[in-house]
Amino acid sequence: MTTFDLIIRNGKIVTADSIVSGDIAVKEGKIVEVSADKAIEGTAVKEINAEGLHILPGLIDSHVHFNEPGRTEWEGLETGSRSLAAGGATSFFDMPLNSTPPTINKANLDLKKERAEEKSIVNPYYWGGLVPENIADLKDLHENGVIGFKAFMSPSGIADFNNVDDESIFKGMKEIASLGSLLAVHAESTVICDQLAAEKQEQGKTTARDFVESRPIISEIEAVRRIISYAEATGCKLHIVHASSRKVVAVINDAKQRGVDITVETCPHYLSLTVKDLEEKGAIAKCAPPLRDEDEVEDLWASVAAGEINVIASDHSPAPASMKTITDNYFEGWGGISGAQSTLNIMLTEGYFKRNLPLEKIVALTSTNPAELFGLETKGTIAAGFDADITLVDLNEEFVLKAEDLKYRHKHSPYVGKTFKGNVKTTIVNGEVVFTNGEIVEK
Ligand SMILES: NC(=O)N[C@H]1NC(=O)NC1=O
Ligand SMILES: [Zn+2]
Repeated sequence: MTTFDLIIRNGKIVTADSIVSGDIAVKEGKIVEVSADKAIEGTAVKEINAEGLHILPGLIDSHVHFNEPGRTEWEGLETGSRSLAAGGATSFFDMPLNSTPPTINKANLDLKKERAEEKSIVNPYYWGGLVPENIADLKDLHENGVIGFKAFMSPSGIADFNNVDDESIFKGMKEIASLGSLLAVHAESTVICDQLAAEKQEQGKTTARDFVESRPIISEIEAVRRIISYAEATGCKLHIVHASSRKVVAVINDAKQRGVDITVETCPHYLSLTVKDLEEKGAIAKCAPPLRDEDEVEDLWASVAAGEINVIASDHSPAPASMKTITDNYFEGWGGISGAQSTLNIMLTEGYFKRNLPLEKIVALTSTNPAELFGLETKGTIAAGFDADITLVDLNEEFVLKAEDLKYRHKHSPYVGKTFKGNVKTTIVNGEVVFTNGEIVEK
């Protein structure tokens, strides 16, 4: 009789295509057998009874800022990866900035890899940065395994990570195209945002609404249109991160129809929070692009339902509470939301339960699509031969998120106090249980 390392029995196995009742067998970190409607024969070192639970491929969070090395006091790979595990994520792609030195050359990438291999309890992957100064380093970064490159079209908020100008982005995109890699872009217009922000502040207009109005949707649209024209000129594959509005997605959709190689991400906060939350919660709910109004949130859900969004990622961009306490001048205070632990909770509560978004679509957006788009060939689904990155979810469990539930270094989040339906019970990374019943499993 076959012996396995792990058998998960009697769960509802969710993939991007289907939901089936069955068992999963794991050996040496890999899924070796998936059985639908019948028991797997054999024994295992460990068995998990998943009766009443849904079994999802672990989330792949393609957009986090864990800030290590160099700004570990803001988050760090240990606390960041623990929060992901608690939220059902089994892999992340760390952004090149907020860590210092930023990931803009091989030496800096090596520093981050070394830390991540030591500290992360989920699978780490890395974005390389594209800044005006590092075109000559892109090849080396690519050859050392970065997922792709990330550039800012507007100031990043971080002194050692410059935004690209039109000249450097054109050169960079030509190089990235020749490498066969891809560019992820933070697309907001510097001209529009800087001008509006200066006007607002000169007039002493610094409320939440003023901040939001200084970064309007048209600023995203303008930047997206411009970067698409560069993509068409260079053949560089594009990924637009954190689109905040369906109006931005529409521009990307048009480009897709024309055959441009482009994909788009949105984040749980644009699907669940509004300007009202920014007014009420202060800088805890501040991000760029900013939160929009209720009708935009509904339109963005329609966009998700219509299949216009490729990826949902958290854009977890944490900071200490002291940088998130501003209430009178919304141009001050760190822009970045702590949300990595809550992505699946938002998608289940606001998507599956509130708006009938099928579980299969949630799996596609949070796991299967990022795996396929970014070349993780053995991840993103539950099937024999794939890595045993698995999340067990109780769809019936309701809970109110408490600050002490958060595994972040700084236990604040705009979702504290929110009632969620659907909770992560167990997270398995490469066949090992890393989180169960609310606790990280210590090695
Ligand atoms: N530097 C950084 O993390 N910026 C992020 N924060 C945010 O709200 N949007 C971003 O791009
Ligand atoms: Zn980001």
